[in-house]
Amino acid sequence: MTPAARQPAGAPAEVVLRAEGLVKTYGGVQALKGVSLSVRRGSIHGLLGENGAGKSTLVGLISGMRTPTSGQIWLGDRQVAGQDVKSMERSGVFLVTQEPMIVDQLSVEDNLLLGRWPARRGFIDRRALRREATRMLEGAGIAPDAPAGGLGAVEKRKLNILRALFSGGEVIILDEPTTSLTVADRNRLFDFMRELKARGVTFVFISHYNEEILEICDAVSVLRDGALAGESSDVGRLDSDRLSEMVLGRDLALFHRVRRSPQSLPREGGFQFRDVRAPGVAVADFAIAPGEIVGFAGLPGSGAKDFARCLFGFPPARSGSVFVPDASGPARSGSVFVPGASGAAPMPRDPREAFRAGIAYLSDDRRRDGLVGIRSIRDNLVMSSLDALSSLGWIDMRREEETAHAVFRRMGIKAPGPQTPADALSGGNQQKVCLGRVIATSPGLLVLDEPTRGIDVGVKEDVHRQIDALTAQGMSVIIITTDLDEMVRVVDRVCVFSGGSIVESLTGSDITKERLRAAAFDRSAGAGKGASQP
Ligand SMILES: Nc1ncnc2c1ncn2[C@@H]1O[C@H](COP(=O)(O)OP(=O)(O)OP(=O)(O)O)[C@@H](O)[C@H]1O
Repeated sequence: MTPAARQPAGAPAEVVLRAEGLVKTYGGVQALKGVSLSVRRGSIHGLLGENGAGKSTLVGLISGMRTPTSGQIWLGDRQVAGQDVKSMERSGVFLVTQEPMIVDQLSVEDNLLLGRWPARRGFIDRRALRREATRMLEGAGIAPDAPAGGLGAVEKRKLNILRALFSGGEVIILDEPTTSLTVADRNRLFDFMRELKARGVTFVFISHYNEEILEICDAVSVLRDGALAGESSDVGRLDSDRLSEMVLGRDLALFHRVRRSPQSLPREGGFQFRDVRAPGVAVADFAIAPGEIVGFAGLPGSGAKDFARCLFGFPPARSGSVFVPDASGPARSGSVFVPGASGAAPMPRDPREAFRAGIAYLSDDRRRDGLVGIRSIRDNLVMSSLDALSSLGWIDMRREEETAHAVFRRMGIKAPGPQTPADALSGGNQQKVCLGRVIATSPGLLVLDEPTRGIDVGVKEDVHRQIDALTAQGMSVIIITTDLDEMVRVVDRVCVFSGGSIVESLTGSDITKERLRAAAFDRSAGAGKGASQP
């Protein structure tokens, strides 16, 4: 891969965007306390900070989505603070959010030109449309007439960026654009950004990954508690430790699980799944020991995610059986899931049955997880545990309160208190609520799909420690993560998926980033022959 063509330090470069003393107050909360930054034309400017540090608020002000309480924003020599989104877009500033705003039913070219159709005598000039679209899509590797719904994750993100450029964008703000991309896709997106940068496009890039900031950014601004905690106009001089220190204001001790070998794990008492069939899934046998952490790795479509989902009945498997360990185990009590005489039960038909079997699942999508924004953090935390917190239909309010407070503290949720509405939380803190909610159900088997997505470096470490501690009490955990560092540091075993099945199992010193990348993500179609089950 081409290394980032960084601007030489000290070279005169035009400042395209400048913010001075930006303050934003929400009710009593001061989300930004006088932040200033300068972004050079044709650079990639990183924005880093803990959950709730103020990154989204800052780009909200720059993009016109929110109005600053005070402070100034300059585009070139024009003061633009307080203008709305449309005016900011007319001035060339576009915010591209995490979720690609693509209309699947339209073609790529129609999506590209959405809202900016070239007109001739009041009619849409289709030929001009195609010419323009072809020009813009040139080099992006996307066919203008392809249906947008068929595009992959990276192409959709590229299309969103191109659409902003087509509408006159000069400064493109990308809010965590690499979320849920594979390593290979992330690299393709970075190459695309480098090409555009070489043509003079400016990016503001929000990420929680030091690795990404160091790889793609020229400059960085680090926010902590609503204030500027550090900045550099020459990222090449920084390293990951220095970035973490700026983010946290202290050194970070990275967590490494003391990996358990298959021999050291209990042979009895774990969950076992047999002959599981679902669309895109054909797993003959998967067993997980009590207290074991297994990573599922594989490209999209490999079956890793689909298998994890059908363990939770979401959607249900077509066939298969599960052997549920004794319900009186330490991690869960009061399960009403009844295995058959042989100890085997059919696969859960829906999440409710899965919960009863002691299986909990955190999806990679907060909205699908059903975070209810208008309800309090407290309500959201205990929502999935109501069965366990009630007896004979009565909810034990005291236990509910205790559980909510304990999980609130344990997750380090940054908010005035558990009564705060979930809507008022930063994205990363909402993710902590979702994670806290599944942990509060005390499952026997916890399935985590991208558990630390959007979570900052400090909390990520806490989450890893908490998961480790839960396994010490016998909880089994399955983790799916595109963050290979995370995978390597927290799992005991990795199951590599391809073509719907488990094709390789890695343990001990075989679990390295390089092995994982080669086994799971660089796997060519048809690889994985001679596969073995764990
Ligand atoms: N609509 C709102 N009402 C009240 N407080 C808010 C609102 N939006 C944000 N905040 C608060 O402002 C602070 C900054 O939040 P912001 O979303 O900017 O953080 P962030 O750095 O983007 O975090 P994350 O990495 O978690 O997305 C947080 O304390 C948050 O709770």
